[in-house]
Amino acid sequence: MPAHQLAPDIPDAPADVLADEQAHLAESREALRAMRAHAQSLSADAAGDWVSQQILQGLLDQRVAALADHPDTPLFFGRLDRSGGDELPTTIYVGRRHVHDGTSRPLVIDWRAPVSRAFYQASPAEPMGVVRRRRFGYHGGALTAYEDEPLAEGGQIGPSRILTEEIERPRTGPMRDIVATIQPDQDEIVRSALAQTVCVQGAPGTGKTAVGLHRAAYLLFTHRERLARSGVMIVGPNRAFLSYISSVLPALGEVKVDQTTVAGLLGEHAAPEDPEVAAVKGDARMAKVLDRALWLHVVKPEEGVVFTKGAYRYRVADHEVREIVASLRGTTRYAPGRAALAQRLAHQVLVRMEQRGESPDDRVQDAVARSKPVRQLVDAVWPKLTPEQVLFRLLSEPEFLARAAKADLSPEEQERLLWAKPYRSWKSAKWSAADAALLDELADLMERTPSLGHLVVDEAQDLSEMQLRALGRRCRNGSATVLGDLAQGTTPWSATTWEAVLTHLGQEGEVTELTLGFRVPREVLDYAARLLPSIAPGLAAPRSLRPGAGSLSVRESGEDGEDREGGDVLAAVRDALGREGSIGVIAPDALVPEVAATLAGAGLAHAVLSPDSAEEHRLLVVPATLAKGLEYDHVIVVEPADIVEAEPRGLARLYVVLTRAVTTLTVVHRKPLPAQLTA
Ligand SMILES: Nc1ncnc2c1ncn2[C@@H]1O[C@H](COP(=O)(O)OP(=O)(O)OP(=O)(O)O)[C@@H](O)[C@H]1O
Repeated sequence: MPAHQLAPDIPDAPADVLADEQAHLAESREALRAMRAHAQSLSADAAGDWVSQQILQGLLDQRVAALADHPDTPLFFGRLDRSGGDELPTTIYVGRRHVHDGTSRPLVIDWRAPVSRAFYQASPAEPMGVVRRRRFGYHGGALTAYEDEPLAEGGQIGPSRILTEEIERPRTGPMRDIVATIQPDQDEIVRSALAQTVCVQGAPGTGKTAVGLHRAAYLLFTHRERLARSGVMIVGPNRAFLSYISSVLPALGEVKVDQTTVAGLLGEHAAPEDPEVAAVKGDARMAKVLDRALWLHVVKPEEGVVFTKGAYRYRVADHEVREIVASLRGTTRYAPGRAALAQRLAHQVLVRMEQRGESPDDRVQDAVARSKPVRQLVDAVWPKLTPEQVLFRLLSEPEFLARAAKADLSPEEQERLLWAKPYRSWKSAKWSAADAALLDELADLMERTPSLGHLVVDEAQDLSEMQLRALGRRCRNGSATVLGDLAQGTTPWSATTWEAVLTHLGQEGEVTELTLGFRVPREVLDYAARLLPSIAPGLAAPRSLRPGAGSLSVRESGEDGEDREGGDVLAAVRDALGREGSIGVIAPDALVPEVAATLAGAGLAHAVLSPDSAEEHRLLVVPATLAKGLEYDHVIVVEPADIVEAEPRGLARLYVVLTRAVTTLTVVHRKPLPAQLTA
């Protein structure tokens, strides 16, 4: 039954309940308009100077923008009738934002407020002071239905139709927020304390990404001032994924959250690299190697400094310089250590000036620190360096690498690290994605990387230990939400335990699990789960909320050539076009041009998803390596055997690809399917 035809579920509900609720919606909308008009009428002129005026105007503009009413987005989606006993109203409406009337009476309460928690958590077993929970159904922006759950009478409540319809809704366009239907176990994660790092293991479609985004929104609401200063960032696997999730936080009123990729954060280096080399570079042992490599540049001073002023010469003896260097080494980061060395040498010169009866001030000390003899000594003993210079030496000079690596890397590993064809200089070197994390580690050894207040890391199972360290630096004074699925690890260095991920991230946190799938129909999930014993034997088979009978079809095109397979893909696409919702044709990367050509040849308009693009088209051709995190109503997977063959963890890639479907999955193949799927 569509939502707008839902009947009231309580037998004695007055017929005009819906009309009353619609009136409350109209009143709330009007009140929001008034709040916005009031914000617009405020002037920044009250601020004293021009700069303060600009800052205040910026804040007022933000406030006005945040108070915009989006007619298609329900202003509230739930109502709680409470038994009272506290200072809060007995009836509250739960919505995306707070709305109050001219007398400050709350008409809608933000879903993130403490009192709204009961909307998500209350049950007949634990009613949390709620007598009745009401869920609203919308059609466009119009309130068209409601559904009641009595909580004070014990017993059980059946499944919510409004929730089921939301989950069954066909997917089109980018990801949407789930504020109206967050489940109790998801809500626990969303509302965990700011100081707490949470790590969520979850099968495909259990809502990990959704939960991470809502947690960011929750934390920003609850700790607005603190996080406005320190910042919240979302890190996802690629730009296509970021574009898919990009509208969730703005829809929740949060526009100031950076959403980026690891490459966006560490540098867009992408020189091709043998995965075996990348695996050594991604190993946490590299941290020690880099530390030694950097500090090997600080050499034992053999000479002192002579500073001449007028007729006088002030000398700091070599053994004194050695003492200063020794006392600084290991106690500061590299760059401040270098600055401190110059200052300490200058200080020694000043002491001698004072002994001679002069009274030099701070300016003299700075001048001495910047003088030529001091600079020359500092450059010789503690040279100015960039991360690129250090890594360049490490990857091109075998002896230097051996001194830095000591026993931490085997001779074979060292051999692997060295560039087969060294570059002429660090300036012309082409860095790989794995190098980016090494450069970042070196940068942090030189100068402390600032920390954010909270970091959400999605698809974290794919990150190398060195990448995790790089992300860990960015939340070392804050906390993190770490999301992923060990079964979906597709890099050679994919994590095998979450404890290890947290260790490299430098965070102590709890690992929790989400087990109920909201995306993939049961039949499809069971099919994909046949791969689990081979890719993640420790994980339990995922469960799906959606039965989806008839959602799976596997078509073999036989040995008689590609034409038949192309024909099968076309037939599946045409089938899907006749139904509602988005269509993703997921093909091995190497077959993408061929599949696109087949569609074009048949006159079927489509787009091809690329790593940097925000392609929006109902029919998309998706390279297998870009499918992670995405979903389509109808998924057509082309030639699974080639997907498996294409990379070392190809079976895990296939698992990712098979779990993108919301409504139907069609597998089209000519080559035999991987044995695990047919078992
Ligand atoms: N409580 C919920 N109510 C309605 N829809 C939900 C809920 N939780 C998740 N979903 C929907 O289920 C789908 C899958 O969610 P999401 O992409 O967050 O899962 P995931 O665990 O990150 O999946 P994957 O591991 O495949 O990346 C999305 O369409 C999301 O909106």
